[in-house]
Amino acid sequence: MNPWIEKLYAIAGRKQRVIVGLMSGTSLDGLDIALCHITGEGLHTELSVTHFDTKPYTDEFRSRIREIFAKRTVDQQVLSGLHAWVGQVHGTFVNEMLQEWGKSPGEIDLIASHGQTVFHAPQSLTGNTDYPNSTLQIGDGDQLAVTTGIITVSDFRQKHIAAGGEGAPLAAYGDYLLFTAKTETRILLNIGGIANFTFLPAAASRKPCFATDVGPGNTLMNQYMQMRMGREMDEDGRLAAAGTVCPPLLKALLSPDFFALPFPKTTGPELFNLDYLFDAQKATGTTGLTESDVMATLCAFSATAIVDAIRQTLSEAGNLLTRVYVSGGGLHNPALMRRIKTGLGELTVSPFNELGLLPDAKEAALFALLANETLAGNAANAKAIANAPAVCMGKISFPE
Ligand SMILES: Nc1ncnc2c1ncn2[C@@H]1O[C@H](COP(=O)(O)OP(=O)(O)OP(=O)(O)O)[C@@H](O)[C@H]1O
Ligand SMILES: CC(=O)N[C@H]1[C@@H]2OC[C@@H](O2)[C@@H](O)[C@@H]1O[C@H](C)C(=O)O
Repeated sequence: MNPWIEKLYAIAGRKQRVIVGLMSGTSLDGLDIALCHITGEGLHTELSVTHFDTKPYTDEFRSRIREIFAKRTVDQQVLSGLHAWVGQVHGTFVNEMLQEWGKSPGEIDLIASHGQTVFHAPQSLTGNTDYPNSTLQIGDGDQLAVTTGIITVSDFRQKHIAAGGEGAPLAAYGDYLLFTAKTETRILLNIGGIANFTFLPAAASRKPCFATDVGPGNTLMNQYMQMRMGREMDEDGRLAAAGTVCPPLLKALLSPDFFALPFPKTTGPELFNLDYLFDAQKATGTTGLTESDVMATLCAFSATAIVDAIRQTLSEAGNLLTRVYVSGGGLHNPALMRRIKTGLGELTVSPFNELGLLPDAKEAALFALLANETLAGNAANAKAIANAPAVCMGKISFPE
């Protein structure tokens, strides 16, 4: 037998596994690396993140990805090169991080790698039913396995699509297994480039667990800051807080078809980009707004889309007493959080770390958990999640 298959078989048969989860989000700030100790599987999973850090990307890395990111037309030679190169960079980051943490590759059972999303194309975006839903994450798993010497599970979203989903949000799988509570209905809201949430009902709900994207989180604010101010983000929401919301522009931003689609749905910067903003400004005669007024309106746009989606879900579920737990970089933007808290009024809004996991580590840990399910779990562990295929996800790469 191939010794790596023998090794994989042994890892799958153990009660506890050590898995390094990797996530590279749309904000391109860096590679999130979470060293996870996972015991059991399914609803009996226990996950502990013993080490977490983000390896920051260089400006060169960011500009190489932006050459193809969310673009319909790209240079295929660049795309092909980036797929291999990002895998190598991520592998090198893992090696460096393990060394910093005083860990050897031999102590790690698996790497679970999300890769870098460069295009997300559900049919709701393309309007073209000749092709299925599709999504593309680069950073080849074979490169990671060869660079690190560690068995790597990668490219998780493809199985979700093959089984009828849109490839996202995958957070539902981890959220359901780790954070379901019998006595508390929970919304786990993640505000990354795109905002998404998982609805986790307590026993008495009319609506089952599900997860959905809701619209932009930080992506439009970031893109505008990069283009107009030469900055990666609006630090602490200062520019947005200094401006005034423009109601006609806000209304136009909230009007496109995406917001009328039923849950669950997914999206990305392929829709929510600067053209989207400029079209809305032209349509409302608001092209002359100051930068701070545009930022205030974009901030209100993200907050309103989030609040409306949560309120709609809770009204459909019978207005259960619910607590909202927030993760993702948007948590660090006070202007955005103020608007969300005001909009959610009576609901308690708490940082996600109150559930015992570092918010910034949540997504990297999710992929470790998904790899754990692929090796040791059962696809049926996910069957209670609505509109999400009950499948085990990811492709397995050996170092040799
Ligand atoms: N202090 C801060 N002030 C304002 N915004 C902040 C702050 N810290 C983080 N952010 C926002 O959070 C973003 C990073 O969030 P996060 O790392 O969750 O995104 P991501 O994982 O790349 O996105 P996604 O989940 O969509 O893939 C930053 O680009 C910025 O917009
Ligand atoms: C295609 C893709 O990469 N989608 C991401 C993105 O970032 C946030 C939101 O859009 C979410 O749907 C998803 O990531 C998380 C980890 C998910 O699948 O749950």
